[in-house]
Amino acid sequence: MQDANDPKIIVALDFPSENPALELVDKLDPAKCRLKVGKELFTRSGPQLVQNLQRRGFEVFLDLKFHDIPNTTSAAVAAAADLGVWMVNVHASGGEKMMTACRERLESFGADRPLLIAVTVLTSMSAADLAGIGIVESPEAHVSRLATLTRNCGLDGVVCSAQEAPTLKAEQGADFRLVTPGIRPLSAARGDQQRIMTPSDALRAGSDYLVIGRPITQASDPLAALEAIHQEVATL
Ligand SMILES: O=c1ccn([C@@H]2O[C@H](COP(=O)(O)O)[C@@H](O)[C@H]2O)c(=O)[nH]1
Repeated sequence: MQDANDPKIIVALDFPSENPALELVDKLDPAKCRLKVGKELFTRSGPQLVQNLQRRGFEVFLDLKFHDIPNTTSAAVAAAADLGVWMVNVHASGGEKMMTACRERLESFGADRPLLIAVTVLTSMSAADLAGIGIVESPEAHVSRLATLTRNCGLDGVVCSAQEAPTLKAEQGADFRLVTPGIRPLSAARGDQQRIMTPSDALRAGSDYLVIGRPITQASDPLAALEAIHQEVATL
């Protein structure tokens, strides 16, 4: 499963500032993982940090989950493309016009454009959480609905739970990328994640990329934790 041209593990750099993030990054190998920069680190350290990671040879998933009117969101994904990130995302619940505007805006970047994916249902949400915001269908059914909308808008894939991966691969096809957070090795704490799966089960289920944060970043030995995950999936 290890392909140096397409590493499947994306380490979520959920750190409060650049220094602890770089302390870990400097021990990582860009042939073995990609990096995800999310809201906390980007708000602290901004585009310069992203460029710093890219200079170190890493491809970056800019996980800012844009959700706004089409004009604003499409301008934001274009700004991400200008940064040269590998992947950027929006919320699928922003709807057809918003996602289509984003996809069209990225066309001018040609082959160098980032992958554009959409968040379906956050992996921290259960059926009860969905009901709390007025969505009465199951997480799996709602994820499927949003994934179909996302594919129809021409995006490259979705963020979902690995639990939904078998259904989505069957419904949306092999080329539609499934990016799955909520990954928990058996020994790791669940934390606030609801719809979880182990790394090996997630890949078997059809996940294309595994987003893994705290099981690595908050481990007493982050490198050993990452290596254990590599070992777990090596035989797949
Ligand atoms: O549905 C989603 C979308 C994004 N995330 C992000 O992934 C990581 C997961 O970190 P862990 O520490 O492994 O839980 C985090 O940056 C989230 O913002 C998600 O978890 N679920």
